[in-house]
Amino acid sequence: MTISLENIGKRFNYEWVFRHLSTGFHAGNSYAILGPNGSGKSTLLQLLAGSLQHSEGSIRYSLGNRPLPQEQVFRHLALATPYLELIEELTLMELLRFHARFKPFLPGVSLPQIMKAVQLEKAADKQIRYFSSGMKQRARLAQAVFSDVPVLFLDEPCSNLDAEGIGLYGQLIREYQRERLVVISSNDEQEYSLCTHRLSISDYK
Ligand SMILES: Nc1ncnc2c1ncn2[C@@H]1O[C@H](COP(=O)(O)OP(=O)(O)OP(=O)(O)O)[C@@H](O)[C@H]1O
Repeated sequence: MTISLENIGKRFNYEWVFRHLSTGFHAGNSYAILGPNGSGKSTLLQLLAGSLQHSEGSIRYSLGNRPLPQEQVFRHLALATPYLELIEELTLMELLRFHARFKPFLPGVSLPQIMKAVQLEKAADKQIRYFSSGMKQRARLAQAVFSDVPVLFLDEPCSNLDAEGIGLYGQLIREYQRERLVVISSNDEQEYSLCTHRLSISDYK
């Protein structure tokens, strides 16, 4: 997947969050979107994901050298953010099964393996409503990283994670980045140190 931004700007009401942003995001690379609180990192990630409309400029997507309509983009990406709601009534096992009906997991990877990768195997039959905030974030990361998609968007991926969780996150990214396009919105070095490219949103004010 390649995402090309040309002179992109986003405003809410009369306030511009960023303007004149032209850049490209290419498969096989990892990009960190950096900036202080409120600078527009999550907003840019949502624009890239096609879940928010830009105010000016153009965004083009292509997959395997073919143009991809914006309304199709969600099929090819997985997103993990601390504000992504999980279905609280489901157990972790049920949640992963439910997710896999819409977005299959990587071939050859079983649900127990996915849970083990984030050390949640003992919580397989626990309802999400009884998960701690760090356990929920581990579940979100596992759900995204193991989805069989070429694009991975992570917004503040280490939110609520303890040191062990941060270590597991690093391992997951190293192991499963592969040929994917990975974009991480963050202001925490631990989250984005693995990224090969950095984009500072403050440069586009
Ligand atoms: N739906 C919205 N309506 C109006 N303003 C919004 C909306 N969403 C975001 N904003 C504003 O856009 C700006 C950028 O917000 P955004 O959440 O993208 O920042 P961020 O860099 O991700 O911040 P943080 O590091 O705190 O997560 C902020 O001023 C915010 O108030």
